[in-house]
Amino acid sequence: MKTSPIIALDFESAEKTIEFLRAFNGDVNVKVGMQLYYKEGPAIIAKLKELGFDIFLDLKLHDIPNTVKSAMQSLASLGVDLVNVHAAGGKTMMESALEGLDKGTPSGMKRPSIIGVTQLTSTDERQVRDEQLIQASLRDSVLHYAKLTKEAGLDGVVCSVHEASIIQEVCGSEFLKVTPGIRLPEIGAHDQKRIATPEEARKEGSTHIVVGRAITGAKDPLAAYEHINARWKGME
Ligand SMILES: O=c1ccn([C@@H]2O[C@H](COP(=O)(O)O)[C@@H](O)[C@H]2O)c(=O)[nH]1
Repeated sequence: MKTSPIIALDFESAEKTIEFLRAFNGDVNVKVGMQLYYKEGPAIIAKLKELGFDIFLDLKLHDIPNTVKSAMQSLASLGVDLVNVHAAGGKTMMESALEGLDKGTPSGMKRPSIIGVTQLTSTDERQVRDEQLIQASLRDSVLHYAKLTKEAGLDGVVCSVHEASIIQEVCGSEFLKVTPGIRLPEIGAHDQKRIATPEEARKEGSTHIVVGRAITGAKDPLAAYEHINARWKGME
């Protein structure tokens, strides 16, 4: 997947999505999440591929190993570039996910990269302690999940910008650090807790940033994308 920002296409329909993308060319990366995929299914992936976009299919699988393996085998045939699972599903589940992807990738096609979600960027220290009953700090929990994800053979993690540099130190610079929760000071945090700017993401070692509402909610989404891309690439 290219290093340009990944636009989260959190739209209610294929029509709205395609209309939104009219201003963009295939050079941008896009992310299809649950809202759009559950409504439109594989057809939206086929359409986005036809338009030339690199695609992160963000379904965050989390189930027993056998189910995740079979689901990944199905997803592998879609031809997306990146998929994910919840690292909390465990090492065996993640290994099974990888097996399913390998098995389902048609010959001659590249296997999609696969990453593990550590702690959602909408999660804060209190939730880790009081709701998940994890004794470690949020940062240590994220790092633990990152190490587990690497041990399972996955290609990287979803984490916040705040944990990217320690994960780079421990898991290496090749290990993907895909970071949502990107915000500009003038835009509110919404439901996100661990937020950061595009510049912070670059400095902390994110390999990719995921940006949704800062672009999709802008008056001029293309201008917002270009502004964020320039800040991410250090050109502004
Ligand atoms: O930890 C995570 C994992 C995934 N996401 C997804 O990224 C986008 C972020 O959208 P914004 O509008 O920029 O907040 C969204 O699709 C989430 O499902 C995440 O935010 N955090």
